[in-house]
Amino acid sequence: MRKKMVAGNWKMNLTLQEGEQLIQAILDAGLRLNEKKSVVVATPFPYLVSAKSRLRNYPHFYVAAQNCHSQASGAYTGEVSAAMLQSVKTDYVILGHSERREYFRETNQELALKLDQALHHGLKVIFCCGEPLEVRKAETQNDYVARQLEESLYHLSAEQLENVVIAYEPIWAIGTGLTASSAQAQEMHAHIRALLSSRYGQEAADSTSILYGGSCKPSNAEELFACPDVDGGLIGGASLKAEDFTAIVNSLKV
Ligand SMILES: O=C[C@H](O)COP(=O)(O)O
Repeated sequence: MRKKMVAGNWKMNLTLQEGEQLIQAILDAGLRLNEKKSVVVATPFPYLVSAKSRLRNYPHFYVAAQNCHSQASGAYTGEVSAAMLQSVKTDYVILGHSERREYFRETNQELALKLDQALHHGLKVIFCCGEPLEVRKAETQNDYVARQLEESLYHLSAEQLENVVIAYEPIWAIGTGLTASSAQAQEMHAHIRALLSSRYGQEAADSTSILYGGSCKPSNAEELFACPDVDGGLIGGASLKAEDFTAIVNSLKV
């Protein structure tokens, strides 16, 4: 079943106390969630246990990490494995965010290994893809995103794909205030769904959730979420303010 979702990616922001207050404020907003509409909070690693504990009695709220390592364990100082995330009951992990691709040189091939680790350890994955500005200007974004999916995702089985959510994030729209128009978002989301259909079949493609990310805010969320192939959002800056985040969640109709 294709599900709708709004995921807040806190990135490297907030102290533990600020994060706990934010979660409480989100809970106090009384969001109406169900099996078809969920909320994910992607906290920094040190806050995962606290976030999971606070959300324990709230159905359809999930916790995500923002990365995991491509190897199972070993001498990788400072890193966190998928098994560790599983052991603290993390629900999702974001993989392939453009900031990790850019600042930490993560390649499509390395991300394929990270996907394997995460899925093997029972995590669901929010897999990010999206093109930089120069690619959009050259109008080659469809090929660029196709390659990201081919090289990182296509080795997965259809069963494994059921545990993957895709997030399309045009890099030129992240944290810039520039949003993809709803037409641009719909066009790319339909393209991604068509790619999934040719690899996995129409049923699997139709069951996969595809989120939009990039300067999504209360003022544009409703229009973006109204696109037939946009199943929700991956929210950065606006996820740090309970009022904005909950307004975005309320813009998502099921
Ligand atoms: O993970 C979230 C995205 O990078 C979007 O960030 P933003 O909403 O601040 O543009």
